[in-house]
Amino acid sequence: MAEEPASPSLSSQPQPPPSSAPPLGSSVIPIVNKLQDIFAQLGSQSTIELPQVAVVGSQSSGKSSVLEALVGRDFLPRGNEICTRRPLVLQLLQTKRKGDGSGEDEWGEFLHLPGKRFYDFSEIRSEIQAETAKEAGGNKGVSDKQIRLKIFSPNVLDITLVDLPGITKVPVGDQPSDIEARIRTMIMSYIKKPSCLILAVTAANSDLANSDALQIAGNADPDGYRTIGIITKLDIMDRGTDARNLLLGKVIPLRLGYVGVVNRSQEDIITNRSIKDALAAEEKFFRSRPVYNGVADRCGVPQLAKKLNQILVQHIKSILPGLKSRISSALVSVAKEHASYGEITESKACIAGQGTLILNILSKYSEAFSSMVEGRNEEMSTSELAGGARIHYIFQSIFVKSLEEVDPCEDLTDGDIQTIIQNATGPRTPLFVPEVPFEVLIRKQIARLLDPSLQCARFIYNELIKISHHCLVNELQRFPVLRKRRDEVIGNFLRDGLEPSETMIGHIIEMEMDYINTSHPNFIGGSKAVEIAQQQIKSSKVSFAMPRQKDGIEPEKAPASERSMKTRGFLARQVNGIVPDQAWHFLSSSLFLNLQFYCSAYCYGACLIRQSGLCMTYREHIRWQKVNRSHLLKLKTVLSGNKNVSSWGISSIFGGGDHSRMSAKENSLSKSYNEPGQSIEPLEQSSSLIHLREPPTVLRPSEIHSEHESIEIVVTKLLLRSYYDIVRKNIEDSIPKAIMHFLVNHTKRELHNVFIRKLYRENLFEEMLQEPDEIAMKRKQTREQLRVLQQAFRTLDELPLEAETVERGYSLSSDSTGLPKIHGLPTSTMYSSGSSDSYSASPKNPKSRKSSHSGELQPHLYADSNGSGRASMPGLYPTVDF
Ligand SMILES: Nc1nc2c(ncn2[C@@H]2O[C@H](COP(=O)(O)OP(=O)(O)OP(=O)(O)O)[C@@H](O)[C@H]2O)c(=O)[nH]1
Repeated sequence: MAEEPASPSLSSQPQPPPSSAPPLGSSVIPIVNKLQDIFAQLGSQSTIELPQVAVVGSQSSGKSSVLEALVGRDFLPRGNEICTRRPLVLQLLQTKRKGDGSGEDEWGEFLHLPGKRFYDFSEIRSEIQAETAKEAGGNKGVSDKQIRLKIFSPNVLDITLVDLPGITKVPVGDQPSDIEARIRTMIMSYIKKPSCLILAVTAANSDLANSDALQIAGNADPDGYRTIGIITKLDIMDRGTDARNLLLGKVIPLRLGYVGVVNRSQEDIITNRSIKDALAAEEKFFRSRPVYNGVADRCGVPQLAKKLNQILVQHIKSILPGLKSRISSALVSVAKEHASYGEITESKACIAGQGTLILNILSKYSEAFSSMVEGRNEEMSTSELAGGARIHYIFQSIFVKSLEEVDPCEDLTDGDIQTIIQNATGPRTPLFVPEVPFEVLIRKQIARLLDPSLQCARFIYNELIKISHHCLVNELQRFPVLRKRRDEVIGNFLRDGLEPSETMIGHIIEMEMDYINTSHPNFIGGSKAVEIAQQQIKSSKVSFAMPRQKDGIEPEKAPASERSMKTRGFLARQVNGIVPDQAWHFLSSSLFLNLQFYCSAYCYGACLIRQSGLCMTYREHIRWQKVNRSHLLKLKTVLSGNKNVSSWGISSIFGGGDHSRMSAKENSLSKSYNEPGQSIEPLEQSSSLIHLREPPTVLRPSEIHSEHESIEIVVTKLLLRSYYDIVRKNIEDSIPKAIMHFLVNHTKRELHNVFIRKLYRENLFEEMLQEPDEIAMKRKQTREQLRVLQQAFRTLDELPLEAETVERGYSLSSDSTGLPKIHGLPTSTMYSSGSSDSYSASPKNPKSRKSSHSGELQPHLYADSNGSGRASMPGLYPTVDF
């Protein structure tokens, strides 16, 4: 890196006229103004927050004098006794320049005197004194109650300065005995804030090693990133002494270094010496003292202002990236909005142009619709599922999951099952596990699947409607009529698509109900079900019987009913194929015909059961028995001749090989058909002496189930669950397929054609392309916003360069000790322990160099101590020309 030019020294370089000393932050005012403009353009309320500056130090060290010199106006009480007795929070607020030369665009306002404007700054001083006395008394008392003063001016930065009471050791006047502690606490409350820049003021004629200012600043800012040391009263040091070593940091090193200043003396105050004259005198002082030649960059109020400016520039730089990204994101969204309003369609004039435009929009829309369904849309959300992903969710996480959760037996009590079994068996005692109840119940369960399936189709329909509204939103918002027409067309089209999918769903469910495929490989089958049921009942019975055995009751002594149950259990085992069964060999072809007839009669009965809500009326039952009696008698003759043949064989659930023998009880039942009158119209013969009790209107089977009944119930449940599982899987698979085919994909395939058919009509073009006035207005507004944002972006792009230009004059180069050059504050470090270091021009880029020298000359604000006006004076301080 090229060596930077030597710093301007008081002896070797022409110095700015004293009056050109920049007030605090003057160099960054243009940048800040520009940034505030950008904030305003962004429509944001936020502004640039600059760090607060507080002066601390011992009493009468010259704090108020330093602050005044920085602001460039006389308005603070100063004196060789305690002056600042209450914290003064001074807010500088930038106002718009009036430009009428009235001089009334700068004024002060106190918080305690709202609405009262002080155009005369000496009155401000009087008011501060009066207000101090009001709160802290007239006898050197101190109060921590703030005085808040606002200075409005077009020439200031929006920055806050705080003048704090000086640290005092010995209480005087009305001061309490712990005055020092109180003042220290008060000071700390301000300077401990990380956003507070500390000006630690020490008089050169006091011992720096005992500096209260450095001590308290060190407490608040131990790393020294925000403390600048200020040495005042260089002019009244003992003859033969100087502050050179202090300024170089050789006595107490300070990261940000020191600046020596010469303020107005008490005499100057008395004689009303202006700031302008005081600055000239200060400059003359340093010029006449060769000892300060090498440390010119650390001498004088202008150098202090530069240092502060440098810090402010760094602060601004630190906020630029955030501001830039805000602008660029605003640019993107405004550009998008602007694009959505489209260009003013020249093609609107001719029909062909209109047609092309509409065709384009419709094609784009159809494409966008398909993309959304297929998950190819460009704007993928990271926060929620959208488009096709929602359809998938509905299928898998809502539809399938809901079906999985259904238990086909949940609404069926054992009593219900028993009732249906008995209803299906009619007047006989049930002999076997009949398939009719199973079929009736499974059909009922399959029918339950229709509603969720239709609901699923509805959900998908709603999703498609939603998708249709989310496609090409921006592009279509300028054509509300076209949008409305589009909604109508796609709405009707989707409704049309819903119908066939609902019909298909109905068919699928009906298909499942129409054929109960008990041969399905995944179906449990009767034998297995009975086996499992027996095991279940057995194990529950064993656990139930255990205590009884303990009681000494022999199983043989169990009641007859239980024994008969065991017999039935044995039957069931036979059914399971444990006993070899040749029953079917005994069936001759004529018997088979009889059986067929029996089966059809049985089915007829089952049909009646189904139609009558699972319960045959008494008369129907009798009629059914009569019809079948003769056939059953024939059957019985055959069966009684061979007791190995069982009526279980008719059940398809149990398969062709599962037959069992007829029990004695069944024989007796069959026998009863030979005894006419016993079961036919029994009520007509009840006029004997024995009176039967009237049967209740509603009859339910006994709640206590025999073992056989229990097995029947368990078997029925097992069959139900097994078959339901098969159907559920089919439905879970086929319903989404039907919906996708008839509704979703059909829409995707046909949408464009439908649009063309319905909307591509010459007579509709004009109407559909009507643009509301507000769209034209919005297009204009967004175009303007876009222009402003682009401008702001360009300005920001240029700002760092310009900020550097501003900073350049103040950038710290490496000193002769080889310590690092400091470019940034507060993150950079300044070691003041080296020998002479100096401010120098940065060679970073030619542009900044050029602007530094040829830049517009900085007008000196508050150039006149009586505030009569501003002078635009030539100086070395560069400014930024926007
Ligand atoms: N000769 C000379 N006198 C100075 C200098 N700075 C301040 N004074 C005088 O020192 C006295 C105190 O100055 P102030 O600015 O009031 O000091 P302060 O620290 O604000 O005082 P308090 O607020 O009362 O603690 C005044 O009479 C000033 O004129 C200086 O650099 N040289």
